[in-house]
Amino acid sequence: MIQIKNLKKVFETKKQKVQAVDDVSLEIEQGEIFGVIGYSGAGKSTFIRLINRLEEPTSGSIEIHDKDITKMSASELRLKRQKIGMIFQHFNLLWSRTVFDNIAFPLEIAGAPKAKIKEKVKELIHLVGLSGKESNYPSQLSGGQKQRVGIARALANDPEVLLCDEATSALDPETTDDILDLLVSINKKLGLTIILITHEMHVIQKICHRVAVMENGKVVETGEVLDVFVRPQSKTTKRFVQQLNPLEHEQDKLKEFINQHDDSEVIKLHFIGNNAKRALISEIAKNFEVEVNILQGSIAPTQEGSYGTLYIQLNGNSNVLTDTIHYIQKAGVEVEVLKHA
Ligand SMILES: Nc1ncnc2c1ncn2[C@@H]1O[C@H](COP(=O)(O)OP(=O)(O)OP(=O)(O)O)[C@@H](O)[C@H]1O
Repeated sequence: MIQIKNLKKVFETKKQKVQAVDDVSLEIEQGEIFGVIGYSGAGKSTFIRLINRLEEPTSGSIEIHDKDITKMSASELRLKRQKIGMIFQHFNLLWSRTVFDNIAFPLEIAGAPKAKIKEKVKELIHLVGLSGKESNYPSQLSGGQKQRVGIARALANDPEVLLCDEATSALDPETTDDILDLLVSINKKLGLTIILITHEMHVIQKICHRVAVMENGKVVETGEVLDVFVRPQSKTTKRFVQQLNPLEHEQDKLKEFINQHDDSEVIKLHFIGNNAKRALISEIAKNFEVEVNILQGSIAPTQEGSYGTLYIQLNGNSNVLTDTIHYIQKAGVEVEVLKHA
């Protein structure tokens, strides 16, 4: 487990003091993928760089497996860092070294014997899907392949945790998805704890188990990804969730449509987890004397199941409408009445 308590970082320049990380406390479980999301300047990069002390904290503690890294001496920290892998937005590869030699580099620094290095690098190249590219130089690789080298290099010393600093921000959407899939498969295969920072909700949705939302150096919201999606609390979180649901931008058109049909009930359904797989609309149509008109719908898969929203219009006798809504609620689907009949 990683336990972060009251972590603070103040940058002092001649002109001003910036509180980049402001009293952050978080617990990250062994084997989870934990995402930190925030807009530019929120303090994400500073936060992740504090975890391996690339930035020195102003105050607070960071315990990784019960060892507080903020209290470690330089030599202890050097050893500990071998167990904290990190990947970067711009890959940070050594351009004069081949793929093989880039991945071998941290093993050489750790003083591993040549035969062990050869065996480990081969294994890692296979793991990240770069077989056949051993002798290529970074300049001969695509962005996605470069990040695969970055990931293999970060895993060379069997880390306890992998830190990802905007690892997919320089990649196109398709390559981003490939790299995210690779991170999920590594997390599952190796049980590796992953902490990532991003400004894209898509990244959180696709791979994270839990998320923290940062704003002005503070964590303003944290929780399971599905919960945060369904019930975002802060204004910032709501804006991030909207990024994912293009329908939220269509609300004005929907409202206009609803107001034109003032004799019907309009409801919004939130399907969570396995409920999203249920053929609820056809059940309603079969069981109740109501007419169902589907207005809009969307579904977003997450690591903990899917989250879907569906806007429907119901026409029928008011008692039947009440029974229908109770039936939907009993099925575990959340109902928001947008307009009464
Ligand atoms: N070395 C530094 N010296 C002074 N101020 C800094 C330094 N590094 C970061 N800051 C300031 O700290 C705040 C948080 O920056 P940080 O880079 O951590 O945010 P971020 O959420 O990662 O944003 P971005 O995605 O734009 O990098 C900003 O106001 C930034 O200007």
